[in-house]
Amino acid sequence: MSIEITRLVAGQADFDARLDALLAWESVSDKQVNQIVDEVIARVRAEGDAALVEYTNRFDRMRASHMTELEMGQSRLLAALENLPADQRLALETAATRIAAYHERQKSESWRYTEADGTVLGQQVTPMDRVGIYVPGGKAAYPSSVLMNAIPAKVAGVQEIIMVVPTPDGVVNELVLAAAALAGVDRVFTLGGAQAVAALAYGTETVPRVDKIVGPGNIFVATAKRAVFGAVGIDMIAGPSEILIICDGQTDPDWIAMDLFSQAEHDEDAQSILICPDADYIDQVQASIEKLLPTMERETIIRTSLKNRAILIEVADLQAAAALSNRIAPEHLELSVADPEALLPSIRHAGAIFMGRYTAESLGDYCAGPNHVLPTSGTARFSSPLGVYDFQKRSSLIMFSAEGASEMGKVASVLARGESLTAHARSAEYRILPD
Ligand SMILES: NC(=O)c1ccc[n+]([C@@H]2O[C@H](COP(=O)([O-])OP(=O)(O)OC[C@H]3O[C@@H](n4cnc5c(N)ncnc54)[C@H](O)[C@@H]3O)[C@@H](O)[C@H]2O)c1
Ligand SMILES: N[C@H](CO)Cc1c[nH]c[nH+]1
Ligand SMILES: [Zn+2]
Repeated sequence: MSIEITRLVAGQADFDARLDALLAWESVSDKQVNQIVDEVIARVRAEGDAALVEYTNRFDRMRASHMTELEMGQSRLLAALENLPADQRLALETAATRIAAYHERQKSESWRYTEADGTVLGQQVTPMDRVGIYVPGGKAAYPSSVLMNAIPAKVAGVQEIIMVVPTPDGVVNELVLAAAALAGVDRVFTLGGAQAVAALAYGTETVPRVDKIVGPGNIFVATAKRAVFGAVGIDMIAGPSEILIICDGQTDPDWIAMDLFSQAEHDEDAQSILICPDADYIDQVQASIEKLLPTMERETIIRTSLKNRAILIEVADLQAAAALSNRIAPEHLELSVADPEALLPSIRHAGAIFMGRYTAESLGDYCAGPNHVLPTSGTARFSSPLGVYDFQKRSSLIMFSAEGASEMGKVASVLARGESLTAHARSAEYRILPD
């Protein structure tokens, strides 16, 4: 069965309008989704565990009668780790070691300096006390996302990590539980969607309230995170996966087709884009897609994603490709070109940049080391990969010497009186030393 994928030529009359239409993640502003999410959050806030059990039974087709059935204890997690086949355990440990090594480098340290009069200024960096990690589980299981969320939190020194992961139809993924044990997650609840986000944000009789919720998810998760922001911190809105490949037309077209599939297979809403200056090469990739698609286990999801959201774009040259990529600000950007270093300075907005023909995006999803929780839907214009910095916060440090307080007291007094804030002024003036 052939597949129709949108093909555009940059600069053609309707190019901008068609591109914008395909980039829009329509359901983000879907009224119905917002209504469902608002109702779920309100009920979880008001009714706690009872609402959690009811929604989990409804949306994940479970048959729980009490929250105790929706928690996986430490012994269950450890058993999953101990019973893993050797190759899976080794792969999980290798990935965890590499992710930890990468994230160790992101750790910020407290700093301070001393002025001539002895006044000390600085910043104290502290980890969050308790965080919630959302691990998606609707259409696929994501042990890799357990590691990507939990390890940076551990590196930051977070005291308690609460994980939520849906188990639709009660199907539990052993690798997910094993990854939680390996990464040192403290509690695991088999909850998903907006109800899981609401429970973490407000707390229930059983689920502890957290300080920040991180992790990717579908439209219900993304909408719920947006809604609870303020009551709790969030990392970003990480929605359906995306890949944008800039290719010079010299990579094996089968490799490029499979790289496009690799993100399309996550979700019908996922987006795969190829930008290339060579029209004949785009034809070859289209032919590879037709050839390889029937061999894919998740053919139906890939087909829908490619049909609805993929774009093959012809541009004048690689510089035009980079400019277009910056406009899209993709989650993952592959530079499948002979000299990726030469193109890199032109790239301004992307969650992660995969350089060179050998660097398949999927290596980044599992074991390269950098985080795979990345900004999607153009938000790479203003946000960054999940990292240790998401779990650390900073407090300013100020310690005046008597001399410093006297000098700055004079400055503060003038400014405070300019604002007509007399208590501020007098408080500062008390510390001014007599001449
Ligand atoms: N950006 C990243 O770093 C990253 C990483 C991994 C996965 N992802 C993306 O995360 C997403 C995961 O989505 P998923 O669906 O597989 O899992 P998910 O866990 O995000 O969503 C499943 C939950 O959605 C809720 N839900 C589903 N249908 C509902 C309905 N009609 N009404 C109310 N609630 C409903 C259910 O509670 C269910 O538990 C995919 O889009 C994938 O591409 C992103
Ligand atoms: N590509 C996803 C982020 O968009 C992460 C992932 C996990 N497993 C496979 N892929
Ligand atoms: Zn992936």
